[in-house]
Amino acid sequence: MPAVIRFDEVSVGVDGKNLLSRVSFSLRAGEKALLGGKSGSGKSTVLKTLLGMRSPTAGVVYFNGQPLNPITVQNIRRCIAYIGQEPVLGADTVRNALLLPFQFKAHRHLSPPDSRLKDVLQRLRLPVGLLSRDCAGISGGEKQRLALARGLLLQKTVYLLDEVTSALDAESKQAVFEVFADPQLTLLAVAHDPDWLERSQTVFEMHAGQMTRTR
Ligand SMILES: Nc1ncnc2c1ncn2[C@@H]1O[C@H](COP(=O)(O)OP(=O)(O)OP(=O)(O)O)[C@@H](O)[C@H]1O
Repeated sequence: MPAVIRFDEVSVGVDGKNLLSRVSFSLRAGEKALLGGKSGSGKSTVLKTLLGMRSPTAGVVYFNGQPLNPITVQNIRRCIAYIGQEPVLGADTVRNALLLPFQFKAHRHLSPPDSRLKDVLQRLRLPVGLLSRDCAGISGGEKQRLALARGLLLQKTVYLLDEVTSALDAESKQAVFEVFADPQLTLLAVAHDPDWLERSQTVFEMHAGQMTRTR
């Protein structure tokens, strides 16, 4: 199966400092990978480079076989959901936050009915009553699952998660794992949680900007 994501000897530098040194890895469609490593080892830089937020100083990033450049980066962003520790919901109520991306022309045709919003919330063990709540009062763990819900509604297939289950209780975390059991979804998760380690087919470890595959 062809790689969805491939880094070929990718280096990234900022102000003369090497953040990534000749990083090579690939992920097949549906593969679930964990990205580990100490603080400052370069995990977020890998995710940012994949999203086109950092430019390689050497090497090439491929997405579905296409080299990443200012034009193809739009295709990547259309397919990838990046979920960080404190996602910005960007609307007044939770319902409006979930529907926000569908106001744009690119996604208008996918605009989900209320029944689908409720279904996604239930899959993530979030109460449907959350839909009418003000985003200002939403907890960090709920925001992370709402950002994930938005990715699912947008039918994204590749998920980059940056420590998203760190704030979750066991039941909520289980719900996230069940979502990612879907063989259609490709996952690259930064996590330090042994539960993620147990569930990941592939494990990468960052150390001072270098990556090694440990599983
Ligand atoms: N704009 C920048 N200028 C200089 N150094 C940077 C810049 N951005 C990141 N770095 C450095 O690059 C290294 C890798 O950062 P990165 O955020 O990728 O690490 P990380 O493994 O994700 O860390 P954490 O687990 O703490 O989030 C760190 O030493 C960081 O200080």
